Amino acid sequence: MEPETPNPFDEYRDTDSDPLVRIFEEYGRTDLHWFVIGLLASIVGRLLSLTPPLVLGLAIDSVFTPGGPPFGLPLVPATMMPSTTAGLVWLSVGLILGAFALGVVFSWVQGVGLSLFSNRVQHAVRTDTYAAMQRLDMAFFDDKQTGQVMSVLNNDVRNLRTFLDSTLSGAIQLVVTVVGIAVILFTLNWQLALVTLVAVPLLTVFTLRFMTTIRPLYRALRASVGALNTRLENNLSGIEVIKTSNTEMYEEARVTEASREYYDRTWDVVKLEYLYQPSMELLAGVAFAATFVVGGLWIALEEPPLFFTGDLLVGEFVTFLFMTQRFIDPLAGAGRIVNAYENARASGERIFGLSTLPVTIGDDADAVALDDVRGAIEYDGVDFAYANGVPVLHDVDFTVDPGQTVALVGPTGAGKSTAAKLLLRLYDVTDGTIRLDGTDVRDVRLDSLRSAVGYVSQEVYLFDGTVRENLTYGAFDATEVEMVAAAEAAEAQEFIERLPDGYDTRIGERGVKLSGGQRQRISLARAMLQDPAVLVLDEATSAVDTETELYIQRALARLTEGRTTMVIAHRLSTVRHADQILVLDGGRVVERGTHDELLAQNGLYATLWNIQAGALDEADADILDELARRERSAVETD
Ligand SMILES: Nc1ncnc2c1ncn2[C@@H]1O[C@H](COP(=O)(O)OP(=O)(O)OP(=O)(O)O)[C@@H](O)[C@H]1O
Repeated sequence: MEPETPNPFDEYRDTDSDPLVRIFEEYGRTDLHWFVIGLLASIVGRLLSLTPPLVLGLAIDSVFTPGGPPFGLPLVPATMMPSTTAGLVWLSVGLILGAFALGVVFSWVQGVGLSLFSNRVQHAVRTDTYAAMQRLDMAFFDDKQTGQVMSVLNNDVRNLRTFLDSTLSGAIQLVVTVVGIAVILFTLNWQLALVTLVAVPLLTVFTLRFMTTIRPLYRALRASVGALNTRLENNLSGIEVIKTSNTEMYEEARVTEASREYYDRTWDVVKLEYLYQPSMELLAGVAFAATFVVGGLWIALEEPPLFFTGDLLVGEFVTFLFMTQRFIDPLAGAGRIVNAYENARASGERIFGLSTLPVTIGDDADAVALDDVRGAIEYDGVDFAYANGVPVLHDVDFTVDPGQTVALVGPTGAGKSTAAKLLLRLYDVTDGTIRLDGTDVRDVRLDSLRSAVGYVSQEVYLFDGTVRENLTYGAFDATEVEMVAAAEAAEAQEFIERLPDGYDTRIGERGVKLSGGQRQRISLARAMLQDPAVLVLDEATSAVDTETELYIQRALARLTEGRTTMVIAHRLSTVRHADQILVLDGGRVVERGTHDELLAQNGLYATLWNIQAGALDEADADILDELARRERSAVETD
């Protein structure tokens, strides 16, 4: 098995502030009224639930015990009380039933209020975090942590919702119940109340200790969810490679390992819970038993036991026992709330960690929008290194006049794609300057730069959707006529019309239902519709048959016509007619000139040309040229 790689998300965690407080500050305000309504309903509901045992105790002492004290309710004048025993019984029953019925209403209000609040916050957090994630630098995505990001946007955001929905109100209910009951118990009999409450400090110490111990375990658990997602996501994306490489068993082992890690981290949490929960329940049981023993003796002996003083009525004792149960149970269950809190906190740290990552490639306040881009490009002493610090480009210098084509060629890994990506500011230069129409690209607004510079990558990415949706992607205002014209110019019209539903054919995730050549032509049509002043073409390495190649070359000729074009060429035959060819080697421009000039220099370019079976290539290229010439004259004579 491969060595465990450090989880990159550890460094993105925001631990400076309590993320759950931030959630309220940043997201809670707009919908706070729903939270308050839900919370108030939950508090009233809790208090109502204390009514039945209280009324029951009163009824036992005043109604069912001959000679007991008069039936009195707080805040209700004695004159308003029924005078007959039957009346009092009905009053008691009515109060108990009324409390239950009202409880149902309040619990409904609580559910609606808190659900609305938590779901709205969840929606806002998810969309904001997604938007923030999208703005992050390419360097972030280079680490390929799709699964981790997905788990932040899905699992972590959902955890947060659960916290806002039930945990938080659960915690407040707990406090209300405990304080409410403590007040009632002290009012009924403060001495017996002390017996019951003796367990509280112990329960509190236990819970605090549990919180600090379980926090790091939850962090590890959340990270392992992300790691498992990453593995699954990677494997689904690479399913074709897995099948064709016969690596199903190997991948099963890797998924098993990631799943095992998740299982182990979950188990760490569960083990601690199983240690804590019974201890709490035991303590609660002891408190209940102590109350029962002391109160029971008090009633049975008809005098206070030990050092206790005063009276205890049977009804009071019944209320006491009911209340003790209701008091102790939630306290013993505080662990569940602590658990959910720590789980949500770990999730919140990840969410804010992701959404507050610094973005280095963005717009300065005084960034300018470019109008009417002519397409003059200038690379001036450009150096570049990726995040790992290894220099990739050294002192790259060149200029391209508007409308001209520059080709970047050179051995694999020479830095061609990197040089091109710098023009789009997918990364920023480490040193030197890149200018578009004389303006440093770092001073141009990103949206304006990227609409001026089109990028056709060698890995054509098509979205799951129809051909139409993919063609008009990024040019959403394009009309039907414009779209069809672009498809025609990209030599795609014919095959699209042969698809079962034409432009409305769904092409599957990443366009898997199309051939490589078809995908390339769709991406060229997309670029035509976007109509950028400057085009960066990362030429496809995968060979297509000669006919398709012809189509693509023809489409390319139309696309690059009148536009400044930077082509990253792998097959030299395709750039023989470029106005300028730059030969990169080890990140430096080692030769420059036209095809003929470079061949005459007899340097690296000439060698590469020969390696690519130049003679044969030349013959192929001549055939292509001839075919293209005939096509053109056919079109002209039409
Ligand atoms: N995201 C990245 N992070 C770190 N290093 C990278 C990254 N992308 C490329 N590199 C490194 O930068 C160097 C130049 O890569 P680049 O893709 O620009 O070469 P290229 O000339 O376009 O190669 P090819 O012809 O194979 O496409 C290589 O050594 C590569 O390993």
